[in-house]
Amino acid sequence: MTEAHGRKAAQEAGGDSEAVRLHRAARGKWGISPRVPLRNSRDLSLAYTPGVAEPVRRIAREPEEVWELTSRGNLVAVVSDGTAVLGLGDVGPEAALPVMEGKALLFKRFAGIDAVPLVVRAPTSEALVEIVRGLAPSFGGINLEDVAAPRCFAVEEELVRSLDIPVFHDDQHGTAIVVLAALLGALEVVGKDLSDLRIVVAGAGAAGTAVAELLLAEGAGEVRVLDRRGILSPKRNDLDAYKRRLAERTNPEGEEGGLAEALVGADVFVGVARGGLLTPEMVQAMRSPAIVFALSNPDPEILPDAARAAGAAIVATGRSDFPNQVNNVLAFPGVFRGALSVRARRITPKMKRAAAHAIYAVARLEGISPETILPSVFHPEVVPRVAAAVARTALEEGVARLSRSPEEVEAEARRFAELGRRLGESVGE
Ligand SMILES: NC(=O)C1=CN([C@@H]2O[C@H](COP(=O)(O)OP(=O)(O)OC[C@H]3O[C@@H](n4cnc5c(N)ncnc54)[C@H](OP(=O)(O)O)[C@@H]3O)[C@@H](O)[C@H]2O)C=CC1
Ligand SMILES: CC(=O)C(=O)O
Ligand SMILES: [Mg+2]
Repeated sequence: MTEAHGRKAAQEAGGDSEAVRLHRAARGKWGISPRVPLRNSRDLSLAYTPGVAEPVRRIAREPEEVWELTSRGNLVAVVSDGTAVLGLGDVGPEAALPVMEGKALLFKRFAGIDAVPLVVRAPTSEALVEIVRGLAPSFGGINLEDVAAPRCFAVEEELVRSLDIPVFHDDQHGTAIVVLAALLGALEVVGKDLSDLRIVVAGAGAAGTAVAELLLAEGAGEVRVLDRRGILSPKRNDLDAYKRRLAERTNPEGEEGGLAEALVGADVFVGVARGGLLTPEMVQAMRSPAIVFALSNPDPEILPDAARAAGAAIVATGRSDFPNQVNNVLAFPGVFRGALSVRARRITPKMKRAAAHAIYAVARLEGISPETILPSVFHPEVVPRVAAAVARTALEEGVARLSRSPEEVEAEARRFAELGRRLGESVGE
């Protein structure tokens, strides 16, 4: 039987899951729609030649006009090399495409941002940087997605240095923003203080590194980070430069051990490593009331029922089908909405912290409880409030090209979010 015949037979035998059927029926989740009419040759002469020559000349003379005369100001590239796709590993660019189309869908649905999924074959960090740098003139921002550590750090650093539009590695910063927001909510429930906590982060890759850095910047007491060989420590001689820097920041005394040792007496577990890593015994060894964020996708480090049965007071996952979804989708639409609205040149650490506090503030509107430490991603206040907080901070930090009031940005974000909601809900009608 040929491969194509085998696939068809599997489909006919009902071998496709509901999710695969959705993707197959729609042939992907993303598309392009025009914004000006094209009914006749007059329309064509304005939108295309000869009319288009005038905006071309205008932009050549005054480069800033590109933001007014093209789609660039509301357009984000979602770029992946497919090297760390969810928790599925290095599956390659083609297999990464459903996730990138998904991110593009989320940008549009939640923030009215047009996003283009771009999966690229980039054998080296330098190649990835060159590709993105070459594409940048088309876009108002670059969302890097599912690029593995340590490559992601060098790539992001170089792109931030050389481009004057926001470059944001979602798995690092989007995740860190939402973890901080969720932790603020969880601490309100358990009555602990961030500065008193012992936090264990499993995973020293993109997500784990940024989570640890943002929690430390916010004033977290003690943070330990682990990779597959155990706790990052300056005494280890197998660390790359990024892990070494993190080891020196988090564990200067050189504590050693594996996950079981690290978790004894810990207040918080953040899993951004691999599904199934956390055992009930490890949860039992934590200090009560324990907070467990098992965030790997699609399979969390521990399932919520098992974590609760082992005594965890607050449990969160990255998934949409359990309560307390700690997922970067709560951050990146609003972060980019705010950044694009003031044409920010970059996204600073303060802008990230402001985004986290805005998400936490929305959770408080509804009342925080053990199962609602975060707002739902469908909460209509999330994107406008995050956008306003990001824009306000961009203005304060001097990285905004446009001077607009946070109220104006918030009102605009509300309009964009409503547009996205109507589009998202009317598809297929
Ligand atoms: N909920 C959310 O919003 C998000 C969740 N994630 C999830 O986090 C996970 C990691 O993603 P990302 O950081 O992008 O990936 P990376 O590939 O950049 O990093 C993965 C890290 O996990 C570590 N790791 C793997 N297996 C183990 C293990 N058995 N014990 C301890 N550490 C281990 C790796 O260790 P080593 O360095 O030794 O190889 C590495 O440091 C994925 O499952 C992803 O789905 C990511 C982003 C957002
Ligand atoms: C949510 C996400 O970005 C991830 O799991 O990689
Ligand atoms: Mg990701």
